[in-house]
Amino acid sequence: MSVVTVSHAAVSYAGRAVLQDIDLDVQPGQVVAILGANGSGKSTLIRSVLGLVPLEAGTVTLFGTPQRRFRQWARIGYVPQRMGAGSGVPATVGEVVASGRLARRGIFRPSGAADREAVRTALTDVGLLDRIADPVSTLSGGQQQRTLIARALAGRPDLLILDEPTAGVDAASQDAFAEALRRFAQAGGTIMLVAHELGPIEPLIDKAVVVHHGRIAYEGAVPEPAGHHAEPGHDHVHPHAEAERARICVAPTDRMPAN
Ligand SMILES: Nc1ncnc2c1ncn2[C@@H]1O[C@H](COP(=O)(O)OP(=O)(O)OP(=O)(O)O)[C@@H](O)[C@H]1O
Repeated sequence: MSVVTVSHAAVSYAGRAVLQDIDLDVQPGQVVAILGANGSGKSTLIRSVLGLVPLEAGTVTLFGTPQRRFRQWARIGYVPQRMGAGSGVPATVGEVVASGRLARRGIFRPSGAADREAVRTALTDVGLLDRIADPVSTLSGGQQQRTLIARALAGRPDLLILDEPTAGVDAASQDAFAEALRRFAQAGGTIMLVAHELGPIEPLIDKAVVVHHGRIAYEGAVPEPAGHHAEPGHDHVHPHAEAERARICVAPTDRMPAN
């Protein structure tokens, strides 16, 4: 059974078509990267999967259940784009991560040993256990982003959805993040993530989907950015031939404005 199925989906904002005729299938245990230029519709695609923006046409199915009837939201961990964990919130790292347990335990039940254990495990996974008692505002941007990822992991989701999780994140945080995702995937977790630059997570990606002007322009192995061809181990499989035909930009150093 697919974890996510999107079929002929369309989304418009104020009458302007942003996504058209999107088909996407995510299998259990897959790590799927959604790539594409700024404004191509990547965030809108994952927000529509989560039911955060309404579909104008088509359907989304989650864990075999049509989205409108789906209630098991605790099975999905979501890390939104550029959400400052420390933006005016004087919470500690541990508190922010513990808030990721709410959907699992219900608001009215006090947190127990299992919750504390999940929080500590998630913080260990992202390499921030030593900061558990620190205010989030004292962390770097990359560490704040890792805190949000730990928050999603603490809910022990089956599906993790991340919107540009490493945008503007320092190298150490990118490595810690890649390691956390690797562990999550190894344990059978399914991942959908939007990215401009894959960096250290590239080896984890099972399928890349490139969105171009609101449509899926390419689906397959991660397209090689220009310049990597001469690297040792390069296997000379070049899915970017199709990408180039579609006149899209997939090279991380070559971001292209919308339209
Ligand atoms: N809430 C909204 N209301 C109106 N238009 C929106 C809204 N959100 C996004 N858009 C527009 O929809 C288009 C797709 O946006 P989206 O954020 O999905 O793209 P993206 O590929 O994720 O871009 P980026 O890489 O910059 O995050 C853009 O033209 C954007 O301006």
